[in-house]
Amino acid sequence: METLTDNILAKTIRIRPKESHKGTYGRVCLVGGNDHFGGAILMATEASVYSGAGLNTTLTDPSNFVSLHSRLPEAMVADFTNRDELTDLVSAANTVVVGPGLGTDETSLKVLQAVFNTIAPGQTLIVDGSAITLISKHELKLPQAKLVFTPHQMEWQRLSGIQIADQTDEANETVRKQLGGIVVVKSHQTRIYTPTGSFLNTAGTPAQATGGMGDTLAGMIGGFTAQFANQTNAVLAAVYAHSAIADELARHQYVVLPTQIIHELPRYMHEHQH
Ligand SMILES: NC(=O)C1=CN([C@@H]2O[C@H](COP(=O)(O)OP(=O)(O)OC[C@H]3O[C@@H](n4cnc5c(N)ncnc54)[C@H](OP(=O)(O)O)[C@@H]3O)[C@@H](O)[C@H]2O)[C@@H](O)CC1
Ligand SMILES: Nc1ncnc2c1ncn2[C@@H]1O[C@H](COP(=O)(O)OP(=O)(O)O)[C@@H](O)[C@H]1O
Ligand SMILES: [Mg+2]
Repeated sequence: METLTDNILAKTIRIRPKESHKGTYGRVCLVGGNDHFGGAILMATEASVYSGAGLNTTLTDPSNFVSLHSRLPEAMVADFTNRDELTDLVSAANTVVVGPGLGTDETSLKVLQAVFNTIAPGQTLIVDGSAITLISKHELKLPQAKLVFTPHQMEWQRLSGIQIADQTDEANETVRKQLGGIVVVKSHQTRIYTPTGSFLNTAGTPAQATGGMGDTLAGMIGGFTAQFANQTNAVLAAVYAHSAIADELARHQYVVLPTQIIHELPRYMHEHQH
């Protein structure tokens, strides 16, 4: 198990070439946010936009359109129950983030199945929150894609069948191999299991223990994987940056809000580009 340091940022965050445009920095499609959990997809989207993804589209419940646009005019929106739009927008993305605030009812399940039926092997699919719970509950078959799972320990228990107390590196790695892709098991010390090794994130603070913190990480992983070529490093750098920014803020704050981390991203990435 290798401990992450800020070396991962230098390996990942690139100085932007002059000759480039929004298309150079990836298209992210974010799917989630039912009529109760609009905040989750809003934070995930904001994190992707502030990470620098070139084009961001959010597929969500229409009740979230106005709040999303009023905070974030940079993002495009569409109704996640409109199957044709979902197919077109998911197909056009490099990276798809599914699950933040998606919920677990019949509509949520239909949306997730539509994403799984549309995604192609060359695309990165980040599976978070309710999407993980839905896969576990309905024993859904996983699609062929570059998969990144971001469960907290209880979601990992649901998906892997490993009780929280038994979530050892060996047991987690065995299930990761069966699932394929990358697994980010989130806790006060997040562990990342990849085909090329396992990583421990010792950055981070209890000041981060507040709703929406994981939704924010999912959006950051979306933004990083859409822009940076090495997918494993992009995931590792997003996990590290999310916690390291929180550590900076927690020097002077009792609690660190997800949206505060998001707003530090452009400055933090500027300081760590190579
Ligand atoms: N503003 C918004 O719109 C927000 C919307 N959200 C959206 O809500 C949806 C549901 O997600 P969820 O995580 O809130 O609920 P669920 O999957 O039932 O897990 C909670 C259970 O797991 C347990 N638990 C054990 N270990 C744990 C650990 N390390 N970390 C965390 N939990 C741990 C925990 O134990 P307990 O707290 O009881 O001790 C509890 O029993 C999802 O789509 C998400 O995106 C939220 O992001 C909030 C902000
Ligand atoms: N005590 C803590 N120390 C460090 N990081 C924490 C702590 N508590 C929570 N976090 C981080 O906050 C995030 C919580 O994710 P998650 O439970 O999915 O939140 P949500 O679904 O509410 O957005 C994870 O990245 C986790 O590592
Ligand atoms: Mg979560």
